[in-house]
Amino acid sequence: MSSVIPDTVPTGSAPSRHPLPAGAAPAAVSLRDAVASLEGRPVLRGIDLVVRPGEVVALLGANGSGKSTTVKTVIGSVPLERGGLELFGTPYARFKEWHRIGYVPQRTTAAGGVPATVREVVSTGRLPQHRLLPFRRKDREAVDRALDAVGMLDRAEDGVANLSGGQHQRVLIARALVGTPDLLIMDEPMAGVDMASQQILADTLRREVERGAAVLLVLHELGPLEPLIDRAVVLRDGCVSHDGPPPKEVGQHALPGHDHVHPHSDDDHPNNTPRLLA
Ligand SMILES: Nc1ncnc2c1ncn2[C@@H]1O[C@H](COP(=O)(O)OP(=O)(O)OP(=O)(O)O)[C@@H](O)[C@H]1O
Repeated sequence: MSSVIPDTVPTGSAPSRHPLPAGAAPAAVSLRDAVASLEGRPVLRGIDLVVRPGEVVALLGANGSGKSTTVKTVIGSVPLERGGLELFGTPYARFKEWHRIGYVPQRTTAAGGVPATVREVVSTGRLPQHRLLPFRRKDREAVDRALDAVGMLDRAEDGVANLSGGQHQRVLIARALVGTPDLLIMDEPMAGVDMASQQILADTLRREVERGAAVLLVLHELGPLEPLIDRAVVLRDGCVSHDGPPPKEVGQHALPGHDHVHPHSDDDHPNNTPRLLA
């Protein structure tokens, strides 16, 4: 398949479907000239990434291009060596409103061995809200709503170890939704998920966007999410090679010239996500 993605495109963020009036809320994510290394090896080489309120941005690129590392810099689990990060207009060093961010990590088997129920896992997503106080009715209701949104309410008391991969992914998404986040970050939420679950996820995301959440998605295939995507940022070798409308050919496949294999487990990564993974 030939590439429709130019090698070099100006990377200033493209116009959004949701243009903001002057004085409107600041960008949910503003990452500027981000440089980061993993184990001494440069991985991000000057990434610019802006996600505005109510906007859905897909982060695309071949295996190893730096997508997961980019979102990990956004949630603070990979430090920046150079560049700047603001979350909701606040410089990262001063940002404390982590309850405003829901994060779904790249598919991991870590929870598979945990003897917790679906409800317990989703409830951990409320921890930033109730700050170790006893769970109140509104917390329980929020957990029920999030489980219902992903079609898992009837499995609430089941152990997560007994779920399929797609169901497990839906539980992680419910955990991210349960705090009613203003920014949802999902790293390959569709990986290994059947079409029925993909449609449930797409419907869930649509409702989140309608209520005004900003969404940053790492994706290899746009699939049922395609109609929701406002803008695509394509990475190549740790640099942004495209920032604009989603390239059409990426609708169902990984980027041209690069086969995609299933994402590696986060277990392989020493820098997991301390702030957002309860
Ligand atoms: N913990 C780590 N230690 C060292 N190098 C790493 C680590 N995690 C990732 N890398 C390397 O950093 C580069 C970018 O990895 P990253 O996971 O960000 O890519 P990606 O675009 O998300 O890829 P994929 O589509 O395969 O998930 C790759 O070359 C990868 O081998």
